[in-house]
Amino acid sequence: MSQLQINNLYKTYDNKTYALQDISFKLEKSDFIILLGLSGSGKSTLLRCINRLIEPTSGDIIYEGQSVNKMDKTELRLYRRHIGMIFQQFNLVKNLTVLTNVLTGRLGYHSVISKFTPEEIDAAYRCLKRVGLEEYAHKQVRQLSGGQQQRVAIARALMQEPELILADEPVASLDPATADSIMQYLGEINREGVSVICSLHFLTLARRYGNRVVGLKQGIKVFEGHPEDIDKVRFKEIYGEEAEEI
Ligand SMILES: Nc1ncnc2c1ncn2[C@@H]1O[C@H](COP(=O)(O)OP(=O)(O)OP(=O)(O)O)[C@@H](O)[C@H]1O
Repeated sequence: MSQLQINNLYKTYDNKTYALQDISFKLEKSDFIILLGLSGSGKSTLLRCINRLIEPTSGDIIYEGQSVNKMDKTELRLYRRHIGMIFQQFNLVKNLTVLTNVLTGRLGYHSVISKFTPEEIDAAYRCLKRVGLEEYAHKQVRQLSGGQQQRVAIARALMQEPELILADEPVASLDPATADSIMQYLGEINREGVSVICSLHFLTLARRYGNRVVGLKQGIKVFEGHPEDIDKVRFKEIYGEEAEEI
């Protein structure tokens, strides 16, 4: 059984924007799938449908054999516990400390608002250590650089003990060297057994980190395969005739 199966997924906004059209693919455990495509091709919509931040118009999302579309509130909460989300703009609470932000990754495990346990606080320090930020635990997030903030977001996702990380353009706001270091952290986490689906604009990073690529163009899947199979022709199918690889 695949970890995740997307079957004939459609998302139409306002009855007129066909953001996703008949998208199907499978994610096996420990896959690192890169979603590639131009701005507006549907990458964010697809990632958000997977954890139902956006309701798909039709189609099925099957996680470990269970239909995500049919989950009730409680089932959805349990499912989302194991799905870490990383965003382009980091989505941290900037006037709270790094440690508090990391601990919020644990909220899905609290049935009522209760204090974090000493074990959870220890775990948060360990997650920060993983991304080299343990010394920043008591700083406010706003004092950190973009790359450091994205590392906090990764630590927060790790706090969930995720089985799958959905990363939506995690490096789009970062310089190339910082972008590469963020992708290295995701690569390490993936090698430890966490599956990743990550949207990117650039093929270079897709080639370096992905084991599979799903290419989207105007909401349609135009490529699925190994990164090394993206030749000049395939590249133009994803990015358009005028595009050149940089
Ligand atoms: N809430 C919304 N309401 C209406 N249309 C939307 C909404 N969100 C996205 N769209 C449209 O759906 C299409 C796909 O957008 P989406 O954000 O999924 O693409 P993307 O590949 O993630 O782009 P980017 O790289 O710029 O984030 C676009 O045409 C976009 O304008």
